Amino acid sequence: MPATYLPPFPDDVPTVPLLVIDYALIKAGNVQESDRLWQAATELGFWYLKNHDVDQEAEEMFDMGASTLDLPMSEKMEYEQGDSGSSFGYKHAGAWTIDEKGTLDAVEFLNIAKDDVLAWPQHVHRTYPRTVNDRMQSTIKPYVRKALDISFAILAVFEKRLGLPRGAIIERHAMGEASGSEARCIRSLPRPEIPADRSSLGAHTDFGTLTMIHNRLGGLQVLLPASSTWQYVKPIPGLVICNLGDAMPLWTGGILKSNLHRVVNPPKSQSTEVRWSLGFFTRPANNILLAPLVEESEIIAEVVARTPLGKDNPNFAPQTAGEWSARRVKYMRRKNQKGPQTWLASRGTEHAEGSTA
Ligand SMILES: O=C(O)CCC(=O)C(=O)O
Ligand SMILES: [Fe+2]
Repeated sequence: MPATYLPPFPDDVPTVPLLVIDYALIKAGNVQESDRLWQAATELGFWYLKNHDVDQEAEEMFDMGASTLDLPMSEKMEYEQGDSGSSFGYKHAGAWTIDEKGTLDAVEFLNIAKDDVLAWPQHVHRTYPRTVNDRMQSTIKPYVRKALDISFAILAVFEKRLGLPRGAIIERHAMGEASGSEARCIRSLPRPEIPADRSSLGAHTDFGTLTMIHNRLGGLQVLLPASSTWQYVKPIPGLVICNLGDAMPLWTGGILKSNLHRVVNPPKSQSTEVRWSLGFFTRPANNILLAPLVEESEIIAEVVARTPLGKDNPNFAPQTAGEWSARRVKYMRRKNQKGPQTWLASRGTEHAEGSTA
């Protein structure tokens, strides 16, 4: 991303007061900090993370993302993600829909599979543009390794709090197994004429386990639970925005939250700027079942016995993490969306009746 001046986030728009979790304290096993992490994960499923030491790697990823998304459209389209449900590769603005009516999205992004990064120079899933290949070793691999380390340190806290055997969640992300984990570079062009509440990336929950987002401009919004109010997440230098994906409520019967969010235009004076964003999505291995871990945790078993999650929703039939993501990605695609049924098939845990435990 070019290091240009960006207008500051306005101080007169409401923002979500996310907890700031100190990663250094989490790593040191600080109990009070893991209490706060637990609170964030069970109430909203969103928090900021500080002291993660990933800023340098993220900065280089923004550069790599900019040189890739600046390639000619014809070249980017050689790496298009396609309509079959694979997430990896390039997605142009307007390839997805944001609602039941089929309104088109307005973000373009490039997804790079963690499996391809770690296996480089071998390919596991697919090939990438030259600007990605050039930085695989120097930029992308170090970023992905750090992002995975952070994810697993956070997931270890949840294992303990959920009364799961040590490693129960982390082992569901075995490095040798194919997974949907990926790094994502996103660009959206300014649309100052668009209403402030029109999404560029439609309201969704994330598909996997844990997401880490680096934002420079505003635009990310979270729907506060039990309300119809969308609020901006303020980008704060040095803080990574973390959120949980669908695997967590599915494994825990809704104890851990995967909250709805979307991307709209950056607010006010930021609305004329190009918005860049970077994310790492940790997802379970493709062959892992997304069903409550009742056999491994009494805490989860009790909650599920009281309130089964999404019991009348066909999307919640037992399925693997690979099937879950493929279904959701496939039906986000404009070409596959043919009305309310296909729209519903693109949905995740956002409409589940669940536990508030
Ligand atoms: O760009 C952002 O801030 C968030 C993007 C997002 O929610 C996603 O890619 O799943
Ligand atoms: Fe997301």
